Amino acid sequence: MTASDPATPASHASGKTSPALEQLLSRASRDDLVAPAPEGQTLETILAAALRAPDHGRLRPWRYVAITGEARPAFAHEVLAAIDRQEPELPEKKREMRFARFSTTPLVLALGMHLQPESPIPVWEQEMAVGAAAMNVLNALHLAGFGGKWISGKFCDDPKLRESLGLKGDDRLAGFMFIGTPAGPRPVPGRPDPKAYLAFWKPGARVSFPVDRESAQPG
Ligand SMILES: Cc1cc2nc3c(=O)[nH]c(=O)nc-3n(C[C@H](O)[C@H](O)[C@H](O)COP(=O)(O)O)c2cc1C
Repeated sequence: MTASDPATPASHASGKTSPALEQLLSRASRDDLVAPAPEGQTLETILAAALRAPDHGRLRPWRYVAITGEARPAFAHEVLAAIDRQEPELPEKKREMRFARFSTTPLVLALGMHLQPESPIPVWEQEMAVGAAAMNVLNALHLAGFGGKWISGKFCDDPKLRESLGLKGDDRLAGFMFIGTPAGPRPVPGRPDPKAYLAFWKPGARVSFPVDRESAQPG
């Protein structure tokens, strides 16, 4: 089986997964990012994966803005100005860290949301479509050997920052994706047991989740 072959129902039944699914299971956010970042056709392919996201009403709410190369320090200054307007209480260390990340990360991708409140599709569904697409970006980066981390903050609500990213009216900013190549190997972090978050509905029975049963125990 190649990475492009989907698993078949028969292989699901045997508990086997596809190589692509195995690779997805090792995804983790990375912010130790160095060059290269995806560009050109590679970046377009990653965004093509993003646009595979479910999108109720085909509203296509995603708007991506790439900040690369020499544009980064200038944009990092715009981020600092937005932070100063929206979260003046932010500790200086965090402020400096934001500036460093925005000015040096190989590729910063703004996750714009072109929202249509007048549409019969609820705004939350439009936002979910952008979120689903962002997850596809993270997965596609990982499958292509890159790394990424999705960040946000109160500064993302800053109207001037939004405007500088071409977002207007009801458009919002879902944050930024820091993108590049992981600086080196890292152990894959553990994840919760999926069974803890899964319940099976049965008629007349109260639905409860293993994770909540555990956390409800005293002590
Ligand atoms: C919408 C959104 C915004 C986030 N904003 C931040 C952020 O500002 N800073 C941060 O450290 N992590 C943020 N995170 C979490 C990281 O993207 C990441 O999920 C976290 O570091 C855990 O890594 P993992 O994806 O490997 O579980 C955000 C996640 C989401 C979905």
